[in-house]
Amino acid sequence: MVVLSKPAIKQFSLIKTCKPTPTFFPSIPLIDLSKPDSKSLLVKACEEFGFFKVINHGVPTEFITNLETEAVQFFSLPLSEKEKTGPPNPFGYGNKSIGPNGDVGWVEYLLLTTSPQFDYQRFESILGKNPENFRCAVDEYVSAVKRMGCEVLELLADGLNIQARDVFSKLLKNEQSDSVFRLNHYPPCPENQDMNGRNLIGFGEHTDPQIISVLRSNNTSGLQISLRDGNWISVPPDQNSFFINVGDSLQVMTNGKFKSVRHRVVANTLKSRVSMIYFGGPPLSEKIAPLPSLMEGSEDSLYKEFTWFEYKKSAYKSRLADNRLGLFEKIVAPLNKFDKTKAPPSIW
Ligand SMILES: C=C1C[C@]23C[C@@]1(O)CC[C@H]2[C@@]12CC[C@H](O)[C@@](C)(C(=O)O1)[C@H]2[C@@H]3C(=O)O
Ligand SMILES: O=C(O)CCC(=O)C(=O)O
Ligand SMILES: [Fe+2]
Repeated sequence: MVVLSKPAIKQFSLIKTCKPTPTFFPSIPLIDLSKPDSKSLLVKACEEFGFFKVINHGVPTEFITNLETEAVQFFSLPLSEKEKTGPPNPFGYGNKSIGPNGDVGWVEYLLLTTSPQFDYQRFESILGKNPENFRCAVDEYVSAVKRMGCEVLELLADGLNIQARDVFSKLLKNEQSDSVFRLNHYPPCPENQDMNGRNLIGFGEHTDPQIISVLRSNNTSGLQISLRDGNWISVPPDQNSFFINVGDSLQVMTNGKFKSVRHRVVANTLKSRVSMIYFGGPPLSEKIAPLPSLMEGSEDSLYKEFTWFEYKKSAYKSRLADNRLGLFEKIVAPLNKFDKTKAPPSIW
């Protein structure tokens, strides 16, 4: 990535970070997957934050460090070399430009499908004669993280008293699962603030469209999540843990009981941030709808019917910060203010 001149910085989004600091910030839920109470804590975290950190996750450290080494090696290559594996249409190397609709950030990345048919030969010229090391590191890591993500989804199904424990996890385990893997690199940005104290954006605010996202980063800060009250909090980095986001599809399947979390990354002044994210998505043909067993009494679905293909198509027409689910929400008539069992008011 090239060093930015001052006028070049202007094209990036800037966010105001000089808001008055609220007196109390809740801390990010921490879930120990080896503890018997984890399922109820997971449900609570998904309802309140749509985001949590997991420890005792069972992903071997070796898989994490191998992949981080491969990623750092890749991002250290000259830009002209990295660009040979781009553009990300939809998979490959991308630099500053995120998605097809004009979003930009202080980030470079590699977007990969987790499908076994992915053609790593595109990487051959730059990763040496044998792109196998890179492919192996991705495969080992993704399989372990997917296993852990599925365990979390099964605990969640249990915690919600759903009979079929695999109701969510089977979508990720399905051979046709439309899951994505992403390596992000945020180079340090020494002049990451403008004169008004606003920070330069690494990855603009958004929710992830899939079911869940499993994120791991090195020890560099930058990730922030939005709380229900609209305040943003910084997520302290922890390279030994994983962070899990509820995605839009899980919000719909739980009829809004779980909330997909808005999050963003701000550029760091001094250190490089490297993150690796597995986005667990359903097969393209899968209908995304609230689970009947989660609907209480005469509760209606908050969403129109759609398949993952339809949602994804619509998501790729949107900008990062858009409320993508908005287009699929049902217009719910306001609750009748008057008690129908009593006589109507005289104006009727
Ligand atoms: C601006 C965009 C980038 C994105 C596709 C989109 O049009 C809207 C959703 C974005 C997002 C966010 C989560 C993941 O990083 C991602 C791969 C995804 O599935 O949806 C990105 C898309 C992208 O970078 O292409
Ligand atoms: O890089 C990160 O830490 C988060 C990036 C992110 O939210 C995404 O790629 O969807
Ligand atoms: Fe994200």
